Amino acid sequence: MSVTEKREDYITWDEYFMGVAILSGKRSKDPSTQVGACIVSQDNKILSMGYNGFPKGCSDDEFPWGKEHEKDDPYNAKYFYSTHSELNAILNYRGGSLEGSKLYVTLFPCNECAKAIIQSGIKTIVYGSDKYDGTPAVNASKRMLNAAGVRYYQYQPTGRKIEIEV
Ligand SMILES: Nc1nc(=O)n([C@H]2C[C@H](O)[C@@H](COP(=O)(O)O)O2)cc1CO
Ligand SMILES: [Zn+2]
Repeated sequence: MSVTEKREDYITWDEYFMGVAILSGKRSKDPSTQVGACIVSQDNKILSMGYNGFPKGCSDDEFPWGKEHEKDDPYNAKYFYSTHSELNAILNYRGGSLEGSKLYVTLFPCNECAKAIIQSGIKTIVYGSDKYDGTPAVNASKRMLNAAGVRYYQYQPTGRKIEIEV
């Protein structure tokens, strides 16, 4: 029997792009928080992706993955060294302008990433978790994003399970 009707259970744009962000985060070596990001053009083309990790040349095996407060030694914690997924996605883009684009990210952007998001011309953020809501970094981030007119809203999970065998 030939099938002539269009498939109806295809994934939505939001599921697709948030799914790509989640998949990208799976490359992260961070033992506690893995974050992924995907930047999309106004006509739904993926422009860039990123996840949190150390910059090129800074070995994942030599630089520390711990948290500052565990050792009370900031040089031996990840925070000075890890590049956030959103910044990596912005920096990974070599194609020109990100003006008017949309960012899908699994965790709400911090104040430092908010600056890069605003300056690169990203106009919309779709985020997953907001687990650091209320912290100074997120408060400052929201203040800047609001002032700059960057729209943000939380992704609403659909509950669809997507299994991929690799
Ligand atoms: N929006 C974000 N994007 C990110 O890529 N990160 C990264 C930086 C660290 O590698 C990790 C946070 O570590 P932790 O404090 O939850 O153990 O996630 C963190 C945030 C939060 O602002
Ligand atoms: Zn950040």
